[in-house]
Amino acid sequence: MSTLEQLANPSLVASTLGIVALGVALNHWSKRTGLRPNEPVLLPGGLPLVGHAFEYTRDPSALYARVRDFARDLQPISVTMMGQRIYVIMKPQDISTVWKTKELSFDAIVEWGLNTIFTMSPDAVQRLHLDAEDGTGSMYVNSHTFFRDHLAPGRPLELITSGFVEYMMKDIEAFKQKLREVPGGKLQVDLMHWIRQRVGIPSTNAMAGEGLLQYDEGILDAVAQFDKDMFRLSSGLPKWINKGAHDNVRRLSDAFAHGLEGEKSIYWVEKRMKMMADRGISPRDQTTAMMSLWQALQANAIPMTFWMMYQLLRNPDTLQELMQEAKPSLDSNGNLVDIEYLSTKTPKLNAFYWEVLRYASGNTSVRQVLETVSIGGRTLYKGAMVMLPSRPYHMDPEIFGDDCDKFVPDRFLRDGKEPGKLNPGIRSVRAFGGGNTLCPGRHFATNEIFSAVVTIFNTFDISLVDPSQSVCPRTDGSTVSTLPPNKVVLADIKLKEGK
Ligand code: HEM
Repeated sequence: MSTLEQLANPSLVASTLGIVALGVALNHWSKRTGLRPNEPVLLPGGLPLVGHAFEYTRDPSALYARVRDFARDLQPISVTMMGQRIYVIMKPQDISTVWKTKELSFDAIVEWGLNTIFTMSPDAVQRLHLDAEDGTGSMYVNSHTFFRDHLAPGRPLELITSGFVEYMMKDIEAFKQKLREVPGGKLQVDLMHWIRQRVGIPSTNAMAGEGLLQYDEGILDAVAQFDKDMFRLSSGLPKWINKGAHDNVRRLSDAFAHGLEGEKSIYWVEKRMKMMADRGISPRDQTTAMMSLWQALQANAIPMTFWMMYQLLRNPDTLQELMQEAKPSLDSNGNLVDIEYLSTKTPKLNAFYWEVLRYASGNTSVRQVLETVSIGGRTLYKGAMVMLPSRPYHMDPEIFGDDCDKFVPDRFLRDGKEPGKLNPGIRSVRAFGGGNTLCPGRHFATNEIFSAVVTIFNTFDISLVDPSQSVCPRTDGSTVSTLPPNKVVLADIKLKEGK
C-alpha cells in the first residue's frame, strides 16, 4: 500500500475540520523539512516525508495534546504533514490575533473545499470572486456579512426558527402516530440516528423546502456518511480510489439539483442563488454551493442535540430540573410557544448546553498564510497552514479545572472557588469559532437544539437500554466538527401518558 493509500484508509481517517489542513497538504506536496528563521519550533517525532500525518490521522486530539505538552508556554508550534508546514496556535491572545489578521485567509480554504470536497466546478469557484451589477463584490468576502445578517436575532432568526418548529411539530406528530401503531407502543432506536431524523428533517425543510427529502429521503444518512468520508474526499486522490465517497457526494448533489427549488426554500437561499446566477454560475453549481451550506446546518446541530439528550438521560435529576425551568415556554397543552424564553430565561439549561458545547466540540479553524506574518513572537511563513484546534483549549485544566475531561452538568453554575473546580464562564467556550467567521448560525442552532430537546422530553418517555454503558466523544474517528459518540447508544422510546 502506498503512503497515500494508507492515508486514505478509513481506519486512519482524521477527526476534525482540521482535516482540511491535511487535505490541502496532500494537494500541495512539498519537500521542506528545515526550519526558517524564527519559525515556530517543530514538534519532535515526525516521520521522514509524512511528518506527523499518521499521528494526526490516527488521533488528532492526542497529537494536539502532545503539542500542548511540548509547547508548555503555549507558543506556536510547527507540525508537518506530507511536507506541508502547519502552525498550531493555542494561546488565547494569539488565537484572537489570528482571527484579526487579514494575511491569514479563510476564503482560500473555502475555495479549495468547494471544489475538492463538494465538487463545485473550478469555473464556478473562480466566478464567486466576481462582482455583479448589484455591487456586492466577491461572494467569498460578502458571505460573512450575508449569513450574519440573514441569521441574525430579530426577524431573520424568527423566520428560520418558526419554520423549524412548525416542521418539527409535524414530524413529532408523525412519530407519535408510528408509536401508537407498534405493538406495546414502544420502539428501540439508535439514539443518534433517531435524533438525526428529528432535527435533520425539520431543519432541511425549513431551509430548503420539502422537495429535497421528497426527492431522496436518505440524504440525512448520506450527509452523515459524507462527514465520515471527509478525509478521503479531501485527499484529492483519483475518484476511482474513493469511489464510494464520491458516489455519495454525487447522490447529495443530485438531490440538490433536482429537489431544491429557490422559491420554495427560505428567502436567503433564493437570494444567494440569484447572486451566483448574476455571476454566470450554472444552476448545478448554484445548488452544489447550497448543499455545502446545508451540510454546515446539519454537521454540528445534530451531534450537539445527541449529547444534550444523552447527558440528560444520564443525569435524570438535572433533566427534571431543566424541564421544570423550561415550563413557562410551553402552553397549557404542553406545546412550545415561547422559544425566546428558552434561550434567554433558562440559566440552568444554558449552562448545561455550554458544557455540552465545550465537551463535544471537535472544531478546528484552519487558515492559509497568504503573506509572511508575525504571531505570538514567531514568524509564520507564506504558504503554510494555521490550525486553531478547540479541543486542547477546552481540555485545559488551567482554564476549565482539573475535571475538564469530564462532563460536569453544573460547571458553568458553580462558584469556581474550590481548588481545581474552576468556572471561567460560558464566554470561554470556543465551539462556534471567532473573528469574522464566528458561526453566524449559532443563534439558530441554539433555538433548534433547545426546542427539539424540550419538545422531545415533553412528549416521549426515553430511557437508555443500557444505563451502565459508558459513552464519550470519539476522538480517533472521522468527523468534520462536533465529535460523535464512540459507541452506538440504544434507547427505548414510548409516548408519555396523555400525549
Ligand atoms: C451547534 C451547532 C454549530 C456549531 C458548533 C458550529 C460551529 C461553527 C464554527 C466553529 C465555525 C467557524 C469555522 C472557522 O472559522 O473555521 C462555523 C462557521 C459557520 N457556520 Fe456554524 N456551527 C453550528 C451551527 C450552524 C448552523 C445551524 C448553521 C446554518 C444555519 C451554521 C452556518 C455556518 C456558516 C455559514 C459558517 C461560515 C461563517 C463564515 O464564513 O463567516 N452553523 N460554525
